[in-house]
Amino acid sequence: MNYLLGLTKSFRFFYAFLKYRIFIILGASVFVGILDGFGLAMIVPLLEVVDKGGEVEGDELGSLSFVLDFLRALNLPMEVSTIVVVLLLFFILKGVFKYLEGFFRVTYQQKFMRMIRDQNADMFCYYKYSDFVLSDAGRIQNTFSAEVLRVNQAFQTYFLSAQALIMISVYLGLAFGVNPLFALLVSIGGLATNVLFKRIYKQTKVLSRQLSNEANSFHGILMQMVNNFKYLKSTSSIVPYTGKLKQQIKEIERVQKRLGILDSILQAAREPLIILVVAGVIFIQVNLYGDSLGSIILSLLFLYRALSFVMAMQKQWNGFLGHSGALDQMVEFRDELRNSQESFGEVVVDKFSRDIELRNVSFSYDDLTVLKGVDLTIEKNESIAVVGESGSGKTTLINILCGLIRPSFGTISLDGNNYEGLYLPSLQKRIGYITQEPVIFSDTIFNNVTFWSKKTPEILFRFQEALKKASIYDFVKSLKNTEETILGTSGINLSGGQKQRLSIARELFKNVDILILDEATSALDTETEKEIQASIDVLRGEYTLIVVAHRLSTIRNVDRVLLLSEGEIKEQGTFDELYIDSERFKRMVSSQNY
Ligand SMILES: Nc1ncnc2c1ncn2[C@@H]1O[C@H](COP(=O)(O)OP(=O)(O)OP(=O)(O)O)[C@@H](O)[C@H]1O
Repeated sequence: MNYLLGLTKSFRFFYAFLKYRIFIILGASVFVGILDGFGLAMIVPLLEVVDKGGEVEGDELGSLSFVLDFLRALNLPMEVSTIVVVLLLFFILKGVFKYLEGFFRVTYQQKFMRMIRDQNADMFCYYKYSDFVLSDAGRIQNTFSAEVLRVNQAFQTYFLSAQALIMISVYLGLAFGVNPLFALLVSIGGLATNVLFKRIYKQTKVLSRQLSNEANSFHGILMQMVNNFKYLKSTSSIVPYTGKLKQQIKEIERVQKRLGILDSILQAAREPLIILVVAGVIFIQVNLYGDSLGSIILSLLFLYRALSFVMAMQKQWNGFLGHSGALDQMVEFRDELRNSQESFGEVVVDKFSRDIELRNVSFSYDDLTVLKGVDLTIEKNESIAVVGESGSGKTTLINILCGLIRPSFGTISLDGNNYEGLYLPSLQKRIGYITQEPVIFSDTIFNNVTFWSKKTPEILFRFQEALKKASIYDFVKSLKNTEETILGTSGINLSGGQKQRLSIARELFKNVDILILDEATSALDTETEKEIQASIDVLRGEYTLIVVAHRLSTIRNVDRVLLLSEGEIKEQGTFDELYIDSERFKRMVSSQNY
């Protein structure tokens, strides 16, 4: 029963991807089974002809005798050669369908894998930022890589198991036709062995789910180890952290070992049990019912075939259960992604021409109000600095401006169009964002800046212009491989200031209207500070510039400084105005020894 429930639940998942194709795979199996059965059935008349050297009666074939009737209707002589040719024909046809069965399974399995990967990538692309920040990065990584492979295994074992079930049904059907008693005994024998294995199946399923969870944790720890490598290394925390990783590896080993042991028990116990059933059936048929030799031989053939498929089905099904945890996790994860998809309006933004307006904007995380009644108009090409103590809501304000999160109350609009009605990706294309920790990909400088554009003369010109504007052109030219120099984990390392200027170049290359610069919180050295101030001064007036500033010296020349405190804009004005009018601002500046 559980088997059938498991079959249908997973069937729905596979069906959602492959639709009618599933029936092609399973249909081919039905033909394989039937042709094999017919082929085997031919052995009985063959023995009869050899034995009696004459006409064949075919009584032992039961309802399968129609095959012989058909041959007779064709006026074919009932000789050894005819029967051998027909037998051969059945097995050749079976071979063809066996090939088709494998061909379709493999083809659709690959298609299924591609679809699942593509869809996951698409859903991740439109994953709501607010939900993403609460998600488990290790789980995302694991589900997108290792778990997809386990789902692939689940697919394979599922279909091999379903194909085995079809073969069993076909043989049982044939067996019922030939000898109903035989079929009944096989069914009872098969069911009896299954009951014995039930506990093992259940345990396998539980362990499989556990394996997915352990793998999620492993990926989470590993990712954090990679991301925080510098810190862990420099503080020698890497040794205890590696211990944590090893502990997780041990957990995975433990679960996988238990899964392996259960499978070994299943494999070892299966054959003796099946032989017991076979022996029992032969004993009953010969001694109690005194069945004829032909009927028993055919029964035995079907019995042998059916039971070997029972064994195959048990093996594949247990394999499927071993991977079904991954399937469950994939279903859950995809449901979560689906429920966390962004929705957008339809108005496409081609350019930013007037202003961004926030009216009475508030934002809360559950009970925590982070922004309160923010009223703000940012004119095109205005340069604005947002300052305030840690936790005052600066990043939240930027996230709202970028359309990453939506205000809990109030409205935000661009050139008079409410964000709710905008196709936000088109707005986000107009925004350049230089994050606190500048984003550098492990690739060439050219690809880092142009985002893998083709190197045409026009693109190269734009690339160089962007480098010049971001004041990093001379540095790139001074490198041995110039713009082909590889950066990131597999290439050269840049200083903090260089990374930031390269990120600025990337955003300028994109030809954006709005530039957001989130300064690093860590104390910058005077040289980098000066470089950043220079960058800001160059970009001022040409772009709508929003700087989240921690080092106040860098924003000396912006048009307007907003002082955020506890989610409210408490003061605003030029740097000098605030320095005179605002005690709080003055204190902040003084504390930085400005
Ligand atoms: N996903 C979240 N869930 C719950 N609270 C959050 C979340 N993100 C931020 N907060 C809280 O919102 C408040 C404002 O955070 P925000 O990141 O906007 O501050 P900030 O001014 O940018 O701080 P910093 O200068 O330290 O980066 C903080 O109290 C923070 O703890």
